[in-house]
Amino acid sequence: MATNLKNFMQVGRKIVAVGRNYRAHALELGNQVPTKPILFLKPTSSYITEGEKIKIPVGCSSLHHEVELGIVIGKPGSRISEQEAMNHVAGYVLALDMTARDFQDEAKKKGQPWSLAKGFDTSCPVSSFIEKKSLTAPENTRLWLKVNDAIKQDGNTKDMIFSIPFLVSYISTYFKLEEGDVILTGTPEGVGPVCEGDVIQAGLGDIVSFTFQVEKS
Ligand SMILES: O=C(O)/C=C/C(=O)CC(=O)C(=O)O
Ligand SMILES: [Mg+2]
Repeated sequence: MATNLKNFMQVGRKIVAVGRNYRAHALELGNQVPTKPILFLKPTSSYITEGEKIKIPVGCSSLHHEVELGIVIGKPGSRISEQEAMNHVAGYVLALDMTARDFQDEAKKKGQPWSLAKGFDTSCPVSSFIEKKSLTAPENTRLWLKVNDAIKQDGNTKDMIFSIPFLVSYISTYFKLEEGDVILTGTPEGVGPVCEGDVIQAGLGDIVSFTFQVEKS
């Protein structure tokens, strides 16, 4: 197990994101509640950290915020059992899965992939690495997000449909998980648009919070 993943963004090889993992969020966008995890990938070039800005992608007229708990993998593995799953987790990260909702809606209508909607540069703002021991109840932790000081998302990871051990096990059945990989576990309800000049603040319980500003590309 890796002991220092402060630089998970450099060693990480992939970001695996889970969609519609909160019932209320699936329903707010008019989707069915999934019976198995919906997965998509974001490139590591989408990472930014505090001090950098979220850039509205060219041609996007509806950029949405999604606050999420990220799991940082510390020990590689394939076909990891649910019982073993937590031994592969090194820690956590607070993340935003910024989404060009208009691009995604168009892709959904045409049956196309979500890569552009979810993977553009700056679409994955992250906090610093949170040691596993610092987050004692990852599956019962508040996740909140404000835009210009107004609360927009206020959820709890206890409402995830698929648990952390299940997600690690399920994902590793298909994708080998490697040290530094990040799993975004889905967003609670309350997603919505942001515009140029907006300031997004988000937090994970009282463990970590961050602030990002939105600007044009
Ligand atoms: O199906 C949709 O309309 C949208 C789904 C998402 O964007 C899924 C997520 O990224 C999520 O639930 O966090
Ligand atoms: Mg998401």
